[in-house]
Amino acid sequence: MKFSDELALDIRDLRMRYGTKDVLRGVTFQAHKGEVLALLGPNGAGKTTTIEILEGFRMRSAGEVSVLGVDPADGDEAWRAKLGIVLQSWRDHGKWRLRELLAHLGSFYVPYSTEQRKRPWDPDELLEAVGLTEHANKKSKQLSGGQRRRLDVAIGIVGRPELLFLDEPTTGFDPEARREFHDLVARLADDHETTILLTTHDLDEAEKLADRILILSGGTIIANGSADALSRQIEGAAEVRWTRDGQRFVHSTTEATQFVHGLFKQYGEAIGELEVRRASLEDTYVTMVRQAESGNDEAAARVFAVQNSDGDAATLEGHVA
Ligand SMILES: Nc1ncnc2c1ncn2[C@@H]1O[C@H](COP(=O)(O)OP(=O)(O)OP(=O)(O)O)[C@@H](O)[C@H]1O
Repeated sequence: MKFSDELALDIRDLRMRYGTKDVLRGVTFQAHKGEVLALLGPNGAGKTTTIEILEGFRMRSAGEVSVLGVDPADGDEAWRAKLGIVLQSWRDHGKWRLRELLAHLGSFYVPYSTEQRKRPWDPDELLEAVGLTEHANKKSKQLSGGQRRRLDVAIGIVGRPELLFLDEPTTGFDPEARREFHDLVARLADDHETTILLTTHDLDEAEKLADRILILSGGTIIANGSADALSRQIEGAAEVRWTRDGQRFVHSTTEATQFVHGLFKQYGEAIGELEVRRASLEDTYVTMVRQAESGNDEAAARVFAVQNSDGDAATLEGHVA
């Protein structure tokens, strides 16, 4: 998909220190308008810290940050009205009924309605979009954990944001709710042209939703590219399995097509039960984070940074058994 040339996020050399601990040591990335980015990283890597700085909730130690063209430190109400935020946990408004709560919160966005973006979202349409129609008259404290999370998402998007931050949005969702949520995110990105930055530990979710994956480790972005492009960057990105003369073989290669071609050229019809399995995002993620954590940050950054979002991987030598 081709995105707008305009940047929704422009982050350069972002640094954050808590006391004597450097959590972010120079984070740099951009997001084009309409792009969906997944920010991945181990527990404590600084994902929440990063998005809280972008939301204007936390002041950074250093670096340049532009969010919808504004430095969050100077963001006013009109800027805030263009953002949607779903925090990791949010517990209040327990006595409010869902439809009333969304209508009330939505009323704050009325002054910021525009021709292109009618604000706020109609409460009933919104409840339907997040699958809570049958609970419209319930108090929020009567919801289950997963239903409460859907309400969090509804609160986050009630103002029809141009930029949406989702911090681990599907924690506690059952598989069906997760799938519905994924459809909703795809609709927000495609139909409503919303730029989305999400954090998640669910790598299938990241692969499914994100146009581009960012991996944060050791205080910097160690990988930046589509899931496909990243998987092509690691050693042995695909596993080829086959049988020949009753024997089983397995071979890891970054050039599966070339390898299989060589295999058939050499052994022809003697090859049976051929199977090619590409590295999953999980394989890629674990390999990259391990290498970065083993102190090889510089090499990791050199190998894994895929700067173009189309993600053309470098050509690597294939291996033939
Ligand atoms: N207010 C704070 N004061 C001091 N240290 C903090 C503060 N907030 C976060 N930290 C520390 O900064 C680091 C990054 O935390 P952060 O919550 O940003 O990580 P994360 O990547 O979102 O983790 P998780 O995946 O567990 O949610 C952690 O070591 C955490 O203990």
